[in-house]
Amino acid sequence: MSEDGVFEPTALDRSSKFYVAGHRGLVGSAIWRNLETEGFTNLVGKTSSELDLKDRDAVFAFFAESKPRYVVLAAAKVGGILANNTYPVDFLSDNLRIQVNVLDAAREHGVERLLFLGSSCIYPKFAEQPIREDSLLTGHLEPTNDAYAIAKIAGIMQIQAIRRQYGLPWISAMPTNLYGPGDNFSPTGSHVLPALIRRYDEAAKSGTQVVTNWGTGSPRREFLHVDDMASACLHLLENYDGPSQVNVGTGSDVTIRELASMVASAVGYTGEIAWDTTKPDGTPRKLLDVSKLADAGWSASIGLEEGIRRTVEWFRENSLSVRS
Ligand SMILES: NC(=O)C1=CN([C@@H]2O[C@H](COP(=O)(O)OP(=O)(O)OC[C@H]3O[C@@H](n4cnc5c(N)ncnc54)[C@H](OP(=O)(O)O)[C@@H]3O)[C@@H](O)[C@H]2O)C=CC1
Ligand SMILES: C[C@H]1O[C@H](OP(=O)(O)OP(=O)(O)OC[C@H]2O[C@@H](n3cnc4c(=O)[nH]c(N)nc43)[C@H](O)[C@@H]2O)[C@@H](O)[C@@H](O)C1=O
Repeated sequence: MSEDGVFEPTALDRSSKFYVAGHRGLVGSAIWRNLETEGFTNLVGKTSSELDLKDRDAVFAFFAESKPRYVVLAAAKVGGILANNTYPVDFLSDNLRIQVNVLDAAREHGVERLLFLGSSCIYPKFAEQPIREDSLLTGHLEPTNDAYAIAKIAGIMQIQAIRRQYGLPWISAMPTNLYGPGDNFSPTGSHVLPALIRRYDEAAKSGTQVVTNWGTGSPRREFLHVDDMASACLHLLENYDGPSQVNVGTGSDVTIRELASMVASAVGYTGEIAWDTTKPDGTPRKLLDVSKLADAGWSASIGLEEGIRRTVEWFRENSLSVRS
């Protein structure tokens, strides 16, 4: 374990048991695909109906029986701005319980390497941009997702405390907004990019001439394709060991209006785009400083235009089974 992240790159053993918590989700399924491609042969996943991670006894029983050597915690209660703003208790309580149960049980049962996934919403609403990791806890949070953010900050703190108290080389990553195959496309619970794909696809098919998006369209967001995120997770597990969380992003952002036009052209929607300003904009900008990640030797490779194209294609090929 190191204090400054300088770490002798250490390949993970491809035959050791690797538990991907949340393996069916947007991120977890991408991590699973990537680990399979990278030659991992002993992957373990449990659906939330097989193992509710809010159930502490069930989580400890699972770890006692399964004893994974590696863990990525990609299971969480996740949603877009409206879901977070409407159900703050669920986003706080569910995520605190999932995190505390998994991290406690993993420590108790000797997990060697663990990667915890937080979110870019942990940073202050008006943090200097691009946002460096050391701006954490230097200002007020964005109210639409402050409950979720506090849960994630608690997760970062638990990782840092476990490093200090038990000397375990566990790490945290803070992804920017993610998108791609396996996303949640529900009209109200989803994040913006999948919501626009679904909305425009339905409008293009039905000939609707006006679609309405949320907010003013002026906030800026950074979007990382989830296959890039999965690659970054393995890279960090094999190349980074430090107490600081690591931002994971592309280093560039767009306005929601620009995103709306990119998605409309990828879908082939040519009608009007209106904006419902009764819906929240959220934080004006949250572009991540990704220099720590670059120092660890990784950068994103899937551009937003290409990523949107691939996601529209996936959405159309899987429209009968997508989460919506
Ligand atoms: N999507 C994004 O833009 C971003 C996501 N993140 C983080 O990445 C991680 C994954 O998010 P994402 O993949 O988008 O989320 P999804 O909603 O796509 O997937 C969440 C996963 O968590 C599992 N899960 C939820 N609650 C429980 C529970 N009580 N017990 C067991 N499993 C549970 C679900 O399992 P099942 O399918 O079996 O119900 C699902 O597989 C989260 O930590 C999130 O905070 C961070 C920044 C951005
Ligand atoms: C990853 C991150 O995601 C969440 O933060 P967010 O980035 O604000 O989330 P969002 O993707 O839902 O919105 C981005 C922007 O887009 C606008 N917007 C327009 N039209 C739609 C629309 O139809 N749906 C949604 N969801 N947003 C829309 C919306 O008004 C906002 O200005 C956190 O809660 C938390 O989950 C978190 O950490």
